Amino acid sequence: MKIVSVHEGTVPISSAIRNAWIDFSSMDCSVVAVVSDVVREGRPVVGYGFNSNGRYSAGEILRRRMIPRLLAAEPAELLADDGDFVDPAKAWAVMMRNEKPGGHGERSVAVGVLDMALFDLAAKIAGEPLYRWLSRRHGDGQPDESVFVYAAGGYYAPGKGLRELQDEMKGFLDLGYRVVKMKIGGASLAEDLERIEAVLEVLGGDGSRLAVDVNGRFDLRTALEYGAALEPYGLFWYEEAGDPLDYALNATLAEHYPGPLATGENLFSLQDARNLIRYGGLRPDRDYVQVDPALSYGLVEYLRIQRMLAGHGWSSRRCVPHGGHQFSLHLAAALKLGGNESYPGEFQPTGGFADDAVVRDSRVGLTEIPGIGFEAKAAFHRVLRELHD
Ligand SMILES: O=C([O-])CC(=O)C(=O)O
Ligand SMILES: [Mg+2]
Repeated sequence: MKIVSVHEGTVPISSAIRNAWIDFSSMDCSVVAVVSDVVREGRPVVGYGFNSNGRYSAGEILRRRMIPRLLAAEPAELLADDGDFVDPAKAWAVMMRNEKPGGHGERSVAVGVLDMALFDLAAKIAGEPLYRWLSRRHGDGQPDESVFVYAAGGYYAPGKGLRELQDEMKGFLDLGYRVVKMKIGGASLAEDLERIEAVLEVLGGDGSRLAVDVNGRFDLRTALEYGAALEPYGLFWYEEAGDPLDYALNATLAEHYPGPLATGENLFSLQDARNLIRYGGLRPDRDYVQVDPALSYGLVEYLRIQRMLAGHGWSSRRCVPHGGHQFSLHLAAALKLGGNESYPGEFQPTGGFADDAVVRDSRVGLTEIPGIGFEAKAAFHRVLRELHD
C-alpha cells in the first residue's frame, strides 16, 4: 500500500473558560487525513488524527516539514515488515529526518497528529479497533474491556459562581463519573478553598473523588502553601503544581505533600519524561504520569516512554493521559494504563468519545469499529471528512 495524499487543516476549539495559566479564547487544533490507496467498499481507507487540546495547531510544521517528508519517502521505506500497512514507527523516523534532538517545542504536536492518523489507518486496514490491534502487537493480547475515566472541568469562567460550579459537578455525577477534577490556582487560596468545599459538598465530602489542577502556575512557596491546605482533604490528586520542567520544585513538593501528585501533560518527549522520573521525586506507589501521546510525538514515542517507566519500576497503571480523547482511550485499554481523562463539557468537536459511549461507575467501553472510531463521533467525523472529500 502507499499514502496517496495527506490533508491538513485547523479547527477552532475555543471557549470562554480559563485555567490558572491561559484562557481558551483562541484555542485551536490541527487535524489531518492520510488517504491510502487501499479501497474498501468502493472508498479509500483514510486515517485521521488531531492534536488533543491545550497547545495550538501546528500547521506550519506539518505543511513545511512533516507532510513533505512523508510524501517524499519511497513507499517501501514506510511499509511494515510483516504487513501491508504503513508502519508508524518507520514513518516516525522519516518525519524526524534532519531534526536535531532536544528543544522539543511543538514539533512533537505535528508528529503526534500524523502518528495518530497512521495508527488509525493501520488498524482500519487490519479491520480491527485500535485497542485490539495494539494489544496484540504491543500488549498482552488481553486488552481491558473498559477504562477508568474521570470528568475534568471546574474551570474559571465569566459569571461562574459556586452554585454553577456545583451544578457542573452534579452533571458529571449524573453522567456516570465518580471522580471529578477542577481548576485551582487562578484565584486566592481562600477563594479556591471555598470552591473546593463547594465541590466536596456535591461529592458527599469524599476528597478521594476530587482532583485539583494548577496548570503549572505556582512557585515552590505557593505550591507548598496550597499543599498544606489541601492535605487534610485526602484528594484524588494535586496536579501540575509548578512549572512542568521544574523537577526540583516537584521533588520538594513530593517530600512535603503526602497525597498523590500528577504531572506530565506538558512534557513532550521521552527525554523530558525520563527527567521527570529521574529528578522529579515522583513516587511510583501513588503518583500519576499524564503525558498526552497526541501532544508528545504520538504513540511511537509513548511506547518508548512506557518502556522507560517499566525500566524504572513504574507500573503502566500509574499513567492517566491528559486530553480526554478517543486515541488515548484505546491506548489505555491496550497498554493497561490507569485510565484516561474525559471532558464531558469542553473542547468540541474534537474531544470526547463516541456519541453513544456510556460512562458507568467512572468506566467507559471502547468502539468496536475499525481504527480509533472517529466515525462514531458524528460532528467531528464531518469535520474530518471535509478535509479530503
Ligand atoms: O486546562 C487545560 O489546559 C487542560 C488541563 O490542564 C487538563 O486537562 O489537565
Ligand atoms: Mg492539567
